[in-house]
Formats: sequence, structure tokens, C-alpha cells
Amino acid sequence: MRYANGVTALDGIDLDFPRGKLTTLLGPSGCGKTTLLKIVAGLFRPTTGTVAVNGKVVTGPGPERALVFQDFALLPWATVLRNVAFGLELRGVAKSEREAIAARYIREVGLAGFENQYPNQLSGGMRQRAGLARALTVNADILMMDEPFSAVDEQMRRKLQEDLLSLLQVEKKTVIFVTHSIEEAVYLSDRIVLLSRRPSRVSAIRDPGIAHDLPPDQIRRDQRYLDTVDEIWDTLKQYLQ
Ligand SMILES: Nc1ncnc2c1ncn2[C@@H]1O[C@H](COP(=O)(O)OP(=O)(O)OP(=O)(O)O)[C@@H](O)[C@H]1O
Repeated sequence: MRYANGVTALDGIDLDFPRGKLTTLLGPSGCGKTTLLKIVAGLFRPTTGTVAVNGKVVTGPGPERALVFQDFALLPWATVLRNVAFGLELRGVAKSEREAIAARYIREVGLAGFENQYPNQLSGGMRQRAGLARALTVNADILMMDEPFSAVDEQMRRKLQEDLLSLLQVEKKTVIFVTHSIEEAVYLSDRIVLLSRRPSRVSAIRDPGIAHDLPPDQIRRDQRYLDTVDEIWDTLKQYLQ
């Protein structure tokens, strides 16, 4: 992918994202993680190459893919209920139906009771949950999450990570996740793609092999978890100047 200003962000990326698995893109700042996510989302057209979902080439955004941003881009003038239902509103789903669906996901992400609050009345963690609920509401099979937990404090981040794993046990989604945190990647992922410095290539792929149904504290103490964190750091630190 080469931008109009001459920056080549990605070069020769050949990747697949297994169905029902959480794949994380990890790499140095500016290597092109967000660019790759936006290409998969159909927001950017790659200079060369293609993206296919279930064998069908992506030519733009589609209902089977939902993008969750770091700030979740909530509408400040709309309540949580309306924000969460917004994707369905855009699709012309009737008010009572979309609100019933939205209410279900609001409960599922742990926001019950906050349906009528506005985004500025919520904490950062609650806003993240509202954004996630909105992505779930449109029932896309593929969720793309761009550093979704980076704007909250460490305790809330851990809680959101745990809740995301629990949610994914129920809602079988294919997730493409971008983070800067090696620990977060190893904790959450079925598969981790390490990208090199720009112009970015796939440097390595790791399957942490961690059972996500174990209690969170047990995962974080697991020797395999700790070794994988160390090993990934060893690979990534060569890209730091
Ligand atoms: N719209 C754009 N036009 C021109 N260059 C861009 C554009 N968007 C991103 N870039 C450049 O492409 C490169 C990759 O950016 P991108 O945001 O994809 O990286 P990233 O890995 O997500 O970065 P970070 O980890 O810092 O969030 C950067 O050098 C960035 O400056």
C-alpha cells in the first residue's frame, strides 16, 4: 500500500485470518497496522493486491465487517441506546426492533441501566463497551478492533480484555485486533502477526496456544504466556531505533 504522499506502508503482505479466531497485528509504531485494518474494512483501496472475505473480493465496506475504533466515534448528542442501535438505524431497521436488539447487546457488554445516558456521562471504559455493543448489534461476522482499550487505565483495560474473551465465547466472531501491548496480544490472541518496520512485511506468526477459558490470573501466570511475551519482545525490539 503506497499513499499519495509517497509513503509505502505495507509491502507484500500475504495473510489469512482464520474464521472464529482472534488475530492480532503487532508491530512498531507507524508500520501500517491501521492501514491494513482499513484496507480489510474496505475504507482504503490497496495500491496492489486484493482482500477477499469468504472468497469474495472486497471492493468497499460490507455488512459482514464492523470496525471498532479506539474512541468508538460515539455520537455525542445521542443516548447509549440510540448510539448502539445506530448501525441498524442506518440500515433502515424499524425503531422497536433495533432498540430491542441494541438493549440485548447493551446488557451483554455490561451496560444495562445506562441506556438513556449520553456519551459524556460515561467513563472511558463504558464508552468502549458502548462502541463494542454497537459493533455487535450489526451482527457482522468479522470485527476489526483498532487499539480499542488503549485510552483506559490499566485496571479497566484488564477488565475489558477479560470481558471481550468471555463475550467471544458466546458470540463466535472473527476478530482482527490491533494493539501496541505485547501482553494484551498474548492474553487475547489465537494468533499474533508480527509486522516489521515500514514498508511493513510479515515478520513472524505466533500461536500463543493459551486456553482462553482458564481464569485470567492463571493465564497471566502461565509459563507459556510469559515465554511468548518474552519471545515476541525479542523479535520486536530489533525494530526500535
Ligand atoms: N491517509 C494517509 N496519507 C498518507 N500517509 C498516511 C495516511 N495514513 C497513514 N499514513 C502513513 O502510513 C504509515 C502507516 O500508518 P498507520 O497508521 O497504518 O500505522 P500504524 O502501524 O497503525 O501506526 P501506530 O502504531 O502508530 O498507530 C505512517 O507512516 C503514516 O504516517
